[in-house]
Formats: sequence, structure tokens, C-alpha cells
Amino acid sequence: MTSTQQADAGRTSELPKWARGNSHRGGPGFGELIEQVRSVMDASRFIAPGDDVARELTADLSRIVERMQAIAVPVDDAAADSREDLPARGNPSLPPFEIIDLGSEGVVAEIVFRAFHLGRLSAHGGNISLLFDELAGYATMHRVTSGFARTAFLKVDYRSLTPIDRPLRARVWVEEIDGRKLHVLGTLHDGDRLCADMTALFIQVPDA
Ligand SMILES: CCCCC/C=C\C/C=C\C/C=C\C/C=C\CCCC(=O)SCCNC(=O)CCNC(=O)[C@H](O)C(C)(C)COP(=O)(O)OP(=O)(O)OC[C@H]1O[C@@H](n2cnc3c(N)ncnc32)[C@H](O)[C@@H]1OP(=O)(O)O
Repeated sequence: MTSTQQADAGRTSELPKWARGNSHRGGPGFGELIEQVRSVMDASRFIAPGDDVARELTADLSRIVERMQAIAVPVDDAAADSREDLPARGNPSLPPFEIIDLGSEGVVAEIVFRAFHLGRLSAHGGNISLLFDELAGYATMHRVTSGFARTAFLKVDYRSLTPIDRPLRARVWVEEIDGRKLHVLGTLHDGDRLCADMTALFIQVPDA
């Protein structure tokens, strides 16, 4: 059996514990909390406050940061990045994608880039690259025979401007497997229009 055929047979071990996800950590209100965190980031992109207001807002936010720091847990126990029921698993640092389809054929996700992701006229290219990297993590996770795959390189071609504030469709899939090397491709579309495409190499490793 070649390595490609082997991988076609799918994953032979369970997903690592950290990748199995959950829908309870942080409680039922956690999704709304993370959405508010995103809203803070969005709103911060469009203000030019006077010094007094900047200081007041800083004080308000400092109180919130202190409350969160007081309830910090080890990262492996944190709700963010673990909640499979929430956009981007409740990780506020990721563009808030929603998984539409996921399996050995790859992953399809809907993404709305927003104010926080704005570069100048369109979504910042780095955020598009981040989206592709993350989705490639999903796609490779379902094709490695065990463990995890790390990004060795990831190249994005920006084909047309990527708008914010409207649903876009991303697709990422493993095109070829050669031993531990997974060649990954991806596309991002606004309707029929190609915004960006991606080529990446992921390497299978025993764990994240
Ligand atoms: C909670 C989940 C809810 C449920 C959801 C369900 C499923 C989904 C679950 C999880 C998915 C979710 C999240 C995943 C998220 C995101 C994924 C992001 C992934 C990352 O963001 S991860 C961080 C960035 N990433 C790094 O931090 C890597 C640093 N780096 C290294 O760790 C090493 O560098 C490594 C491991 C890459 C290789 O090291 P190594 O020692 O293992 O292997 P080695 O060097 O021997 O290379 C073996 C062969 O690859 C070729 N090769 C290597 N590198 C190459 C390159 N750059 N270009 C061309 N070829 C290359 C060699 O030439 C050789 O080729 P050959 O065999 O032909 O000679």
C-alpha cells in the first residue's frame, strides 16, 4: 500500500484529546462573551477618541481584563479554542468561520471578515492566510493516520480584493500525501469570484 492509499483509508487513531472539542466549557454564555470581545475589536478599528474618552475606555477595559485574569486556567482547560459549537471554536484571535462540511474530502467553511480584519479597502491578507492555516489544520487532521500535522509553509495568492461584512466560502483539502508530507490546497470565494487561493505543506508529527 502506498502512503497515499494508506491516507485515503483515513485516520487510524482517535483525534488527540485537545482536538476533540466540547460544547460546555465556559458555559452557555461563553459564545456571547467572545462575540462581545470581537465587537470590542471591531469598534476599536473605527474610533478616534479624545484623550479623556481614551482614558475612560482604558479604565473600563482594564477592569474587564483583571476580572478575566482572576479566573485564568491552564490553556488546555480554557474554553477558547475548544468549543466546537462556536465560530472558530470560540477563539477570538481567529476569523470567526463556521464549518459547513468536514471530512476526509476536506473542509468547507463560511467566513465573514469584519471591521477588525480590515486592511485598507478589504480584508487584510494576513487574516486570509490565518484562515487558510486554520482550515488546513482541520483538513489535515482528518487525513493524517495519527497525531497532528504542522504547517511547514503556506503560500497565498491574492487574486482579487476580499470584502468584509459579507459571507464568503472557503474550501481547503489535502491534494496529495507523500509519507509525512501533506500537500494542501485551498480557495476563498465571494460568490463565484475567486478572492484567494492557497498552497501549503503540512508535516505529520506525533502531537501538536
Ligand atoms: C477543538 C476541535 C474541535 C473539533 C474539530 C475537529 C477536528 C479539527 C481539529 C483540529 C484542527 C484544529 C486546529 C488546527 C489548527 C491549526 C493548524 C495550524 C497549524 C500550525 O500553524 S502549526 C504552527 C506553525 N508551524 C510550525 O511551528 C512548524 C515549525 N517547524 C517544525 O516543527 C518542523 O520544521 C516540521 C515539523 C515542519 C518539520 O520538521 P521534521 O523534523 O518533523 O521533518 P523534516 O525537517 O525531516 O522534514 C520532513 C520532510 O518535509 C520537508 N520539509 C520540511 N519543511 C519544509 C519546508 N518548509 N519546505 C519544503 N519542504 C519541507 C523536508 O524536506 C522533508 O522532506 P523529505 O522527507 O522528502 O526529505
